[in-house]
Amino acid sequence: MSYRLAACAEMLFLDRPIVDRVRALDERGFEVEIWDWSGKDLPALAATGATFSSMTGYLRGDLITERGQAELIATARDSLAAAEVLDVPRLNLHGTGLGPDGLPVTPGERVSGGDWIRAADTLRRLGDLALDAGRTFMLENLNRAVDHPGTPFARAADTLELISAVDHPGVRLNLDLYHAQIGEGNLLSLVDRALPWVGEFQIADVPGRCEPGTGEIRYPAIAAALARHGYTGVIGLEGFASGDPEQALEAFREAFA
Ligand SMILES: O=C(O)C(=O)CO
Repeated sequence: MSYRLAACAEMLFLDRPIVDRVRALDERGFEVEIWDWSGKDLPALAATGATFSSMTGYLRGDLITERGQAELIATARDSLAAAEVLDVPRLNLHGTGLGPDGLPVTPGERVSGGDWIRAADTLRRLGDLALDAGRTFMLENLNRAVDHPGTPFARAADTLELISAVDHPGVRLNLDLYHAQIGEGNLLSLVDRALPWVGEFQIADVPGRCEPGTGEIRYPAIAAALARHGYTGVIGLEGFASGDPEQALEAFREAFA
């Protein structure tokens, strides 16, 4: 195995405070994903000595509307400052596009030309900011059927198309295979197509969003494909434990052994 494993501190060991969850994952040898950094004690998180894999890269805004774009860029700057405290390399823009007033696209519709151009422009500006700070923004595919009804750019295929059109080294895909399985399936082919643009992978099984082996995805086959491609980046368990979190982490490790 040449890739690195991370786990999400927002979904595991939930009976403990966040700093203890981060410490627990670090002690077990995982890099750590967190979500919204605002309201968290960043110095205390940094003092755990954990290696952070990713965190949320914005608080408000969207890729398309004029006001949303300005808000997104402003809060992305704040997120980059927070990322520096924790030395988080990748910042996630999951759900971006859902501005405070909703979006000028209806679910299931393709983004129209003008919106598409503005989204690409926002992403290029974010990419410049990220590179200046030595970090990367990632756009994440989500699923609309279960977790995120109405989210634009939700499909991995569309997200990938946007990211490859933007073609900026500061903007990459956070390919979440849990979301992709619900929305699109055909995961091995998706992995092949997406790899040049991937910032990291996130995984969980379907249904239930728990550790590998609890559902329908054959993660060992995905691990074999990634190994064949020589992928050396991060694979993050962004999922719940179906029971004991220690066993969930072990199942994750075994699936990607
Ligand atoms: O909000 C979600 O469902 C995510 O996958 C965040 O990364």
